[in-house]
Amino acid sequence: MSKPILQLKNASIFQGDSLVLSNVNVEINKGDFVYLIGKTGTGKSSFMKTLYGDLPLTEGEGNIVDYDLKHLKEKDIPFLRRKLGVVFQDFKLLTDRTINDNLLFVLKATGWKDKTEMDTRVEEVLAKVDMKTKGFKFPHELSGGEQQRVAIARALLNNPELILADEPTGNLDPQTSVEVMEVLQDINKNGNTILMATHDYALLLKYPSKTLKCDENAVYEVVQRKG
Ligand SMILES: Nc1ncnc2c1ncn2[C@@H]1O[C@H](COP(=O)(O)OP(=O)(O)OP(=O)(O)O)[C@@H](O)[C@H]1O
Repeated sequence: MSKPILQLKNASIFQGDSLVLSNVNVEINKGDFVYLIGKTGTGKSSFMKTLYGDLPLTEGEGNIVDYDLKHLKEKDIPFLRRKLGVVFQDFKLLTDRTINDNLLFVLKATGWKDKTEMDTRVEEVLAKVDMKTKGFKFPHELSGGEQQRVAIARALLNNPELILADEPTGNLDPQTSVEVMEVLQDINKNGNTILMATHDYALLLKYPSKTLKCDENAVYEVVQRKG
């Protein structure tokens, strides 16, 4: 049995001095697709932030893509983030440049040098999200769903071991949410591990998978009832 990609043991998650989640025990293995659900304010984003090093883990143990979260140093964070692909609700594309340039910017920032290799990689990830023909466009020329697909492509650039998606469909209408979800499902079927925070129950019902719930300062696995 290989080592989990993510393991938290008796972890507590804080925002400043206030305890958001306590005694968190979670394990995610390679190839999993896991939902993180819970009402607004229950700690989903705080949980995600702890995983990508935006909030420190001060209590309990945490290991993610071979990084020890408890002993994570400031200088480790860019390297941790290269092994993670993070997708946000509001896409976070750079508005002053084209899609291709958005992706090339990330490749350069993460140490890629060879122009041909970079162009090939950009084409590959755009193809994965069915956006290969739109690379010359600016973000504002794309629909919300298309922008989110580009954000997923960007997350895939460095072959991440785990994709963290925080409310990726939060700004999208139901039909577009399904389209973005189909992309995430495809990527998962091709071997990528995904943790997705959402409060879109329609998606959960349509694409059932392992589900963790944040409630009353705790995280626990819920068993989905069959309709
Ligand atoms: N930057 C911050 N500073 C202090 N407290 C914060 C901060 N961000 C969130 N909190 C608090 O931490 C708790 C958990 O918030 P969090 O954003 O993690 O919840 P969430 O489940 O992601 O909510 P939503 O679905 O609305 O995004 C809330 O009580 C919130 O008020």
